[in-house]
Amino acid sequence: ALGSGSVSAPVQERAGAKEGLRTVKDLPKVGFLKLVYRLLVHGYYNRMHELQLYEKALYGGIFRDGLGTVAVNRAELLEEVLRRDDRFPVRGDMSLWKEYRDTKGIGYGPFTEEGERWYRLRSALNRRMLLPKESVLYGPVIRDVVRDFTHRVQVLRESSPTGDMVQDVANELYRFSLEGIASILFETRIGCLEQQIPEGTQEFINSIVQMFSNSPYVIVMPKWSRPLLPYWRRYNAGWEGIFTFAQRLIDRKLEQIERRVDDREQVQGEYLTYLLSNTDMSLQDVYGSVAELLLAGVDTTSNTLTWALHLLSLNPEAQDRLHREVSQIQPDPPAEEITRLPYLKATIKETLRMYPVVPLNARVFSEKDVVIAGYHFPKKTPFTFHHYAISLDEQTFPAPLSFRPERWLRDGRVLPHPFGSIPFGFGVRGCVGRRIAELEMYMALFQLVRLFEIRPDPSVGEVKSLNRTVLVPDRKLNLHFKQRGD
Ligand code: HEM
Repeated sequence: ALGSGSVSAPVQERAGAKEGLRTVKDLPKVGFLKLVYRLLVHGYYNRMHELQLYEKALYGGIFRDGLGTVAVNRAELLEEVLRRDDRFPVRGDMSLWKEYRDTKGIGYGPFTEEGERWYRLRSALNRRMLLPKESVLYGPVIRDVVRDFTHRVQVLRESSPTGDMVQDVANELYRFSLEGIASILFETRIGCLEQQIPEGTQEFINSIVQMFSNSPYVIVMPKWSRPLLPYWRRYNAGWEGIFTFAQRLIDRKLEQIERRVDDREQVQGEYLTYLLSNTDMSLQDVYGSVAELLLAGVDTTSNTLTWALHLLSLNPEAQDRLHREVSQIQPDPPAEEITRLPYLKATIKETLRMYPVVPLNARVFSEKDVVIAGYHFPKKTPFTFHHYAISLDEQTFPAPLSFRPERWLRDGRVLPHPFGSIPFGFGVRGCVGRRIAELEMYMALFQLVRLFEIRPDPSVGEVKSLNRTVLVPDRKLNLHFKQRGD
């Protein structure tokens, strides 16, 4: 049941084993040096998701991974693990995201908070976000952003040498995603889709880049080296830029709300207004949460859309089918109607199967020992989930490298294993932004596919994926956007 690998260690009684179960020590193990060798010599350091496939072939469904965690890379085993999730699930140590805030008294958000406090925070954040019928509240906001984006695509393609080319599509979609999530979270437009991005917004984007690009260094650096090397300072300067920008917009909103309350006007608004006026979150908590929602909501959505356009450009039949579906309804429908289109939804689902933008996830069970696949694991054992390997498993997904949105259609066919592709995670700690992300992606794709035929640019060559925490293309991706009806 564990796949092609060799989980064949004899059942032994060992210290800590319960009732003759096998223990962690009976699992195949990758030594630390072997891992380092694979990363540096085989060059997997920026393709850790591909290492998942390599190691799965060697060790099978569950093994020790060289970093002291237990790797799981089959749908059935992933289900076994996640069904035992704690009441307040923990992904791992988040102290690097907390330290800047600790010095400034800013609160933690849903990503970093733990235990009861995390639970209370999530309960407040989930409302107005997590249910499909609530997320369509943001339809009108996103529709405006999508309209500006398609306009920008028009301008870019018309000014290109071939008259239909958009260069570096991932960068354009980054602007779209940031504008989209910011317009929901701050209830204001920040100008990412303007010809010239406003200075404050550009500084904010630079700060995000600075925080993320220095984080691999600060993760591995010992604390004593922080004053000696530039990374820690740059990393914190990134956080400072992020919070300065977010705080300014949140404070501005708060003032507006207070003015309206003073004038006895009704306070209406979207997400931020809800957080500021209807929950018992302190202002410091709102700063912390809004910043995290924003950071989690940009690269994920933008890269998924990038991969979707890439895959559609390479699969004209699927694109035609999608085009037929979106052309059957009115050009500018309400969000509810868009979120009901089966092939559109299947296209995003299949994109996230082939390119799970978050290719790796984790859990630590702090409450209890668990038994998985007949092995006993003491509590606090860290588990790592190899989602990339799981969603390319050919037993769950025949022809796993083929883009086949129809796998997901509920038209009477047998659907894949429910844990075969869970790009938004699972359970109470699953992605809080899922419905908003889906809405943004459906609405953007709806318009792009309706207006244009998307074709690859042969000069780009074969596009591969790199792991920068999220899966990104290994080169600038240009696409032709041929006007439909030309
Ligand atoms: C394609 C888009 C997205 C993907 C694939 C994605 C994926 C994920 C995954 C895999 C997790 C971990 C879940 C788990 O551990 O079970 C997660 C958590 C999270 N996501 Fe997303 N996400 C996306 C978009 C967004 C957006 C738009 C937002 C903000 C509005 C967001 C906010 C968050 C937050 C705050 C968490 C942490 C939740 C917690 O720990 O309680 N995500 N996301």
